[in-house]
Amino acid sequence: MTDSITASSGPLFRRLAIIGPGLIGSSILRRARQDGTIAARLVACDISPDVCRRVAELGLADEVEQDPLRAVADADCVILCVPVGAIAEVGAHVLPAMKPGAILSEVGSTKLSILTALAPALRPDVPFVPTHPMAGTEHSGPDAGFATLFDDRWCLLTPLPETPPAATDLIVEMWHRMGARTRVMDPAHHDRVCAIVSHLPHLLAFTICGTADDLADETRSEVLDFAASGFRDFTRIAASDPVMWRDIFLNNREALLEMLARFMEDAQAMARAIRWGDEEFIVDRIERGRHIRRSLIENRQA
Ligand SMILES: NC(=O)C1=CN([C@@H]2O[C@H](COP(=O)(O)OP(=O)(O)OC[C@H]3O[C@@H](n4cnc5c(N)ncnc54)[C@H](O)[C@@H]3O)[C@@H](O)[C@H]2O)C=CC1
Ligand SMILES: O=C(O)C(=O)Cc1ccc(O)cc1
Repeated sequence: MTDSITASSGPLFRRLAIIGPGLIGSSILRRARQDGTIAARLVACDISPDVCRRVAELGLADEVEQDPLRAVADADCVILCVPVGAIAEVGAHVLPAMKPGAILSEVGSTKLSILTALAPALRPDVPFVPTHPMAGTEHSGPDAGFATLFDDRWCLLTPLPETPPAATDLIVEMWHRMGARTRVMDPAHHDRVCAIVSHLPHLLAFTICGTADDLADETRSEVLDFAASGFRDFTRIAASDPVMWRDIFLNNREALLEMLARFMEDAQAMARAIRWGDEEFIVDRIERGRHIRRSLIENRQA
């Protein structure tokens, strides 16, 4: 943390603008509203008039703006909370309207492709601090957010080599005040980590639900009848937003395909062990799963 950031020095930002106040953006707004030390004034902006209307009805921001250029004009921090496929475009659109010294941030689930697409529009006088809160649900939109979403969750930050450390420190402090723990990492590493812990599990959930859906009608009704088993946990994840996950898969193509290839090799090894009755192999794999679950519980991430 920089010397200038202290708990007693008042709100971190005078004016914080959230572009895309859906699940993540509205959770930031709710927490900032409740906390009071994050921003003195909250501005929300969304491409959807329905979302703008709802954010106003819920009283989540001091100002609700349809025009992104007006929303960012006087902000000292702008956080893009739109789907991954729209982040670079929205960022390039608002950057020229931001005031010098203001911080641009975003919360996308992938990092490398956003950075590549946004790089030509970045300004030396507007520090860019990409972030990724590892917290969420299968729900979307401003009604789905809640103030405690980030409590005890990790928020990963991938600042550029040229990002001033003071700007990264401010965003780190903001996430701490949101209740999160933070870790700074390289964007390529981020994309590989998220491919295995988040993107591949979603791919598997969408696929297994599709496979069940392809079965005969009779079996499908039994799937629904007897879903109080492992299948039910997959269906929660599979209920996630299609646009969001399309964008994540297409923007983390290489890392995701590599993790999928590894997974398929490991699944083949399990199939072989089952075919040949290799009890030791099967038990060892299950033990590893149980160990990972225990570690998550100990780390309060389950
Ligand atoms: N849902 C989750 O669990 C998590 C999502 N993320 C990332 O956060 C971002 C937002 O995700 P959610 O909040 O779940 O999505 P959401 O669908 O709930 O909200 C996105 C909002 O962005 C708005 N939007 C779309 N295009 C826009 C544009 N061009 N200009 C202005 N507004 C626009 C939509 O109207 C919507 O209100 C995504 O990049 C996602 O990858 C990160 C961590 C967790
Ligand atoms: O609902 C779940 O299980 C999630 O995994 C939420 C989630 C979705 C996308 C992210 O980038 C991070 C977290």
